[in-house]
Amino acid sequence: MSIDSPLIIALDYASLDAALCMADRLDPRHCRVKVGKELFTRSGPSVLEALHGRGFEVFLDLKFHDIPNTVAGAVQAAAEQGVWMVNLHAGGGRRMMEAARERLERHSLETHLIAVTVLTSLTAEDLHEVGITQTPAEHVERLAQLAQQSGMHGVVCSAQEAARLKERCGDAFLKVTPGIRPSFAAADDQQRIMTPSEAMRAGSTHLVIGRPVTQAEDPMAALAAIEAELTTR
Ligand SMILES: O=c1ccn([C@@H]2O[C@H](COP(=O)(O)O)[C@@H](O)[C@H]2O)c(=O)[nH]1
Repeated sequence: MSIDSPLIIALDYASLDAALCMADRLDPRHCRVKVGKELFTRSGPSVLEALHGRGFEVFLDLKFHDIPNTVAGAVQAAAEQGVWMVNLHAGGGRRMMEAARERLERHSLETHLIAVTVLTSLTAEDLHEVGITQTPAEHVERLAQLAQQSGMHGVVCSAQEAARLKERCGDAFLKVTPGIRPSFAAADDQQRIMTPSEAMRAGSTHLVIGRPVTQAEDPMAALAAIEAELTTR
């Protein structure tokens, strides 16, 4: 199945039942879903089977970061479970990213493999505290270029960096952007944010949206408002 929509709904729930309750209100022809650390740690691979069984393409967002052999094995395990996309931290370095990419190629696995650059919850001050003196935009660009050279299909970045990465890395390089906040939603713990339509104009290829939909009083109305914003942009 090929899906036109850039939307990826983050199923950040504490139980399989809660996640599937939300998934059952979504249409796999109109969005993809993301399984992150909390849900996967609680439910394990059964959540992937359940979502695949409902026809969803799944982004497994476990942000692997370890020695090359360990990450390559984890990426292979994810891909063998049929996920559409999996990720690792670009900060794990070139050899780690290359090992993961080579492992997928060796087993003819076609899962998209992308690298997290700088988390959308981080500011320049946060980076400074961990010894990074570049701005978030500069550090994202550096890590995105390393990710591209290491054979990644794209990166996770904020939409604020998407335009620059489109110039530097091209259109085909995926820019998967969390930190998406429609005008009606609170920022929560996100720092580098953009609205859905601004993000698409800036060059995001995929928009990751969680709480603005999943915690909304009427999740389906929130999703419909986002879809309407995207079709009229
Ligand atoms: O830099 C990153 C990388 C991943 N995420 C994940 O995306 C969603 C965002 O959820 P919201 O509720 O829309 O804030 C969440 O699952 C994060 O783990 C991110 O936000 N930033």
